[in-house]
Amino acid sequence: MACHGKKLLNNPSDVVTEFIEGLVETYPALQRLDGFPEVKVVLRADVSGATYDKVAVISGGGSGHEPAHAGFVGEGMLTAAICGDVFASPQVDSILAGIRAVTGPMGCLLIVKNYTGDRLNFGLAAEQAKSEGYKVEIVIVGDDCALPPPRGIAGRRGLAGTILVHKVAGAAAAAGLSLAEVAAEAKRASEMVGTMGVALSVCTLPGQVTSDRLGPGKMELGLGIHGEPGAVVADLQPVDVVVSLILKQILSLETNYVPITRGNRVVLMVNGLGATPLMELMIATGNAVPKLQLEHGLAVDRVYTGSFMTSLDMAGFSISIMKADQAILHCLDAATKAPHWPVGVDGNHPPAKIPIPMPPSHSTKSEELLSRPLQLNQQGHIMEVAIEAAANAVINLRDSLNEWDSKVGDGDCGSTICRGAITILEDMKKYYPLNDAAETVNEIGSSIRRVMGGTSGILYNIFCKAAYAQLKASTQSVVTSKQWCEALDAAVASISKYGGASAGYRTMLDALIPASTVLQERLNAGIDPCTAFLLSSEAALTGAESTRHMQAQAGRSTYVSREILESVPDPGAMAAASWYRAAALAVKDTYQAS
Ligand SMILES: Nc1ncnc2c1ncn2[C@@H]1O[C@H](COP(=O)(O)OP(=O)(O)O)[C@@H](O)[C@H]1O
Ligand SMILES: O=C[C@H](O)COP(=O)(O)O
Ligand SMILES: [Mg+2]
Ligand SMILES: [Mn+2]
Repeated sequence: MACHGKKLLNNPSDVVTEFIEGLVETYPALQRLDGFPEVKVVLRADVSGATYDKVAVISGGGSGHEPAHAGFVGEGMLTAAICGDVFASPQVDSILAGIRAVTGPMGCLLIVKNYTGDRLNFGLAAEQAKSEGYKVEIVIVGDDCALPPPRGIAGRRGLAGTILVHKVAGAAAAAGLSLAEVAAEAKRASEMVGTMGVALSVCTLPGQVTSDRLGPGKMELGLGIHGEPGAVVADLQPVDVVVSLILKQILSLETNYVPITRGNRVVLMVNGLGATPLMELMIATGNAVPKLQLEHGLAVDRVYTGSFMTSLDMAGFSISIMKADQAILHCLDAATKAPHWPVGVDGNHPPAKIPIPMPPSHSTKSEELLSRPLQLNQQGHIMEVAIEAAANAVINLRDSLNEWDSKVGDGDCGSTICRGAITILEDMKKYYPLNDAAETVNEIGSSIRRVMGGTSGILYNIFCKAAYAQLKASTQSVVTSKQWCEALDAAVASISKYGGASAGYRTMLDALIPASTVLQERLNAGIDPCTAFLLSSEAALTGAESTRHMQAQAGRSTYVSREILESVPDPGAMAAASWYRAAALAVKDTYQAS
């Protein structure tokens, strides 16, 4: 039976902030940026952006993988870590704050695990940082060897092998290499490493119920680090057998994921997923080394055993194997003060917080410039009821979205979207200029941009930006239904452009594209706008429901088997249909009442 996981926590939505507070109190050489609670950045206490004379190495991603990534900040490894909410990539502004805090004239390298949310958020932050004059390079790590090459556009997942890439890049940067050289070292390292995991239990996200997916006596092989289902469920075997299976898969000549062949030298990392005793990890290591040597003909030059890249409280481990040459070994052996790389730390205790550095021309926060109109005109009133209804609809759907995402993704979709919706409701009361529809859409985008990470966060941010641009270009004061329709069309197109997905990929677009198409058709047919909006919202719902039968070609669902996919609809599509439908109903009710 599913039950609420027992946890020693306060508010589940504060876990990342509170983790960081404990971390910087524990390690004197680490600081955090202070000022906006949404910005969760840990950085070296001895580095100050403007004057830093080495390449800054920055990583991060969703939280829940502790000690990654913040525990690997320190001289010789990461310069800063950007922490998202649990399993949700950090927002662009958080990443930018981190870049500004530690990047000097040599530039910065962003090391990003291959997830849609991370790629998009770090990618956009890199573009923005470049436009501010920073030199930025990105290296994406996808070391997963468990699955055949994923369908569609998602690519291989980034797993614990990323830690080894952090170390190589950190050492290269510490040695004074240029940005291009550090990026090249990191890229090379990322191509040398492969990882695969086994789990005995599924992790419990803070505040959510514990999944009963993995029954007693079962193990999952080839899972990721977000609680997603593994490639294969099997009866639990002795660890010796499990290790053999994993090593074979990583080194498989069929997939050819790592360029390792007999006679090569390798590095081994055995990584606990959060709830595995060190005893079991050491046993796995003790089994792996002779197998690598005797069965695979490899020289094992270095071994790292511990919990480096976890998945909250998941029981199990992953094994990473990296091809080693002199250059890589030199980097792995170089000194570092990163507290969770297996070496000691030293240092005095500077203040544990420093303020968030602002961009050169810092734009004033929305709320200082804007205010909610004292009197709402008809359009303003409709905006208000539609936004309220849309936000409440996804807030009410939170648990279902999380549940669906925990089956076909990583379980954060509802929490991420709900966080955005709550903030939109709060900000709307405070300062949305509701009588100006275009500016209101823009402000919805900034609320989202501030608090929502993950794939949904960045894609809805992009959605609002495109809708705003279209409305701005075509609107005088009152937005016509045709202009709304064009704005929706532009917004949907921009999600497709940046996210790379199209109709039928099993994403939010499978709700939004039918909505946009039917709205346009109905309006062109001369139907009244309220009815057209309603009909298009039915199309959105039908589209969202139909995702159940789609193979996934984008996002995390591409890692999941067809049987599981068929059991639930795509959470992002359901969320989109739900807010869109609620807005349409609210608009209809308002018109009927008036
Ligand atoms: N490339 C993409 N384009 C459009 N939507 C996408 C894409 N990838 C994933 N999605 C949507 O994002 C939803 C999941 O959102 P979220 O949980 O925030 O993502 P994640 O945890 O994977 O970052 C999916 O259900 C899907 O609808
Ligand atoms: O921990 C999760 C990843 O770093 C974030 O990826 P996501 O935002 O695509 O879920
Ligand atoms: Mg996520
Ligand atoms: Mn998710």
